[in-house]
Amino acid sequence: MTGCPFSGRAPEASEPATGPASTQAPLDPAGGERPTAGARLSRRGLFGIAGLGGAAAGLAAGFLGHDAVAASAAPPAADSPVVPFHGDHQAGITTPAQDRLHMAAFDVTTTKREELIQLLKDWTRAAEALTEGRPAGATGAVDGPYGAPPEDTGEALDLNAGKLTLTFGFGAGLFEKDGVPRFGLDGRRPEALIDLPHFPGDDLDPARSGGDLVVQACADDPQVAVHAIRNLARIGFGKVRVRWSQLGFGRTSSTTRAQQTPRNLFGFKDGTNNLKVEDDQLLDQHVWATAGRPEDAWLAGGSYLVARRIRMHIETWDRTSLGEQEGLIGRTKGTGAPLSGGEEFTEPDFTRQGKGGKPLIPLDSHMRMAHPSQNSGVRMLRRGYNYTDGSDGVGHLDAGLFFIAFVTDPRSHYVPMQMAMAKGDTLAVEYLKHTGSGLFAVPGGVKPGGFIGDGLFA
Ligand SMILES: C=CC1=C(C)c2cc3[nH]c(cc4nc(cc5[nH]c(cc1n2)c(C)c5CCC(=O)O)C(CCC(=O)O)=C4C)c(C)c3C=C
Ligand SMILES: [Fe+2]
Repeated sequence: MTGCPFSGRAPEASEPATGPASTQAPLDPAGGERPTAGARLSRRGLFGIAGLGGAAAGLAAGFLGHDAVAASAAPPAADSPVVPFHGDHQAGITTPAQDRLHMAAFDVTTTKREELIQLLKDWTRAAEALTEGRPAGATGAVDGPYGAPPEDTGEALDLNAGKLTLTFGFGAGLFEKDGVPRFGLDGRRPEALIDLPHFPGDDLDPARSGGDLVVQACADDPQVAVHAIRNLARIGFGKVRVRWSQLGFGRTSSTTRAQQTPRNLFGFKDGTNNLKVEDDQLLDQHVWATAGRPEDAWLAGGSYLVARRIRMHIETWDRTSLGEQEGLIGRTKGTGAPLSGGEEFTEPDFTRQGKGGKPLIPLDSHMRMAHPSQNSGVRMLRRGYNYTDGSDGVGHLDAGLFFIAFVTDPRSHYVPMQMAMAKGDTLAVEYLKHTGSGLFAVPGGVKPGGFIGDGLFA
């Protein structure tokens, strides 16, 4: 597509900053780097070039879509801030977990199938642009008609793509409400898309639970993730309404062995024994959904996303001794090694005993209860984030972990483990409270020219 105004990814992706010192990236207070002058070419500059190429304001959305397809054809360079949107699987599952999250669930308010399909097409075109660091819409934030609201909200104009991934999922409510099928999807609700049972200790807020559609936006810059959700919500005006949304600020998992294991708000390494992109056979077994019935073919390459907002009683935790903390988790706080000995990645030895014949890894420890050996061999790909949402009005931070896991089937890979933990994991029983919940079927990846979940509507 040489010569095509939108061809290739945003120019900043592989270009080092070459401008004068004043244009070099100052440090972002969040620890990342602010975009370079080159990066600034991205959303605004790229669009300007498109205008010069004869595709000025009023450029047909169809052309933009075509071009986005072409733009995605060339894989980005290794140091690129772009994570490809198209593929066999949606990005945002096994792609390296970024530092920031904005997840939003939507209720679909339109009752018309064509409007839902159009929304999914519009979201796809916008996702193709946003994940490449381009603005939403044909005319972006500042190049549209002066007398109309801009198509993009503009707060990401000077930022690069920030490794943005957008992952879309369908909740049970998309298929039926109160037993009545919706959008002509009779009989299409996958059997594994269950209504999650009530778990002991659950204190779920309906306003933080459920949703017909979900969008997980992950990026290395919070403004990029928030911008993406905001613009998708804006595109959906009149068809969908935000039901809940959640910000997350520090990943609590690694999804590749190249990443360092991060820490959760209990101060422990989290994600040590997570499934990772390198475990391809295990991913087939435990993460990718199997399209059991012919009508579930749209789930091939997809997964199920479990989201749980888990409040952590951090004030109580902070008054708990180090020894007790380690016993509750089953690992050391410093290195993350199992209490049976070794290093972070040493396999735990659950038979090893200490003083008085007591197991070194306590029977009620979180790690033991979550280990595949205690759960019929099941594993999951965790992709959660820390969160703090202000305070609770009685002197405590409302802080915790926004748990996200991708599993092949929640009936075998989530419910039994959660049930066992809710009953017997002392960490879960005494220090955690689940306040929000969602389960979504995640369609396979979008092919160039296709749209999110297109197989479901074929
Ligand atoms: C139902 C699934 C799980 C929930 C809910 C959950 C909540 C939760 N976990 C931690 C902290 C840690 N979890 C760790 C390991 C771990 N946790 C789960 C599942 C759930 N966690 C699994 C499957 C595993 C892996 C077990 C294994 O195979 O060894 C760890 C240890 C380090 C690691 O391997 O990641 C920590 C620490 C918190 C704080 C939390 C809720 C707030
Ligand atoms: Fe855990």
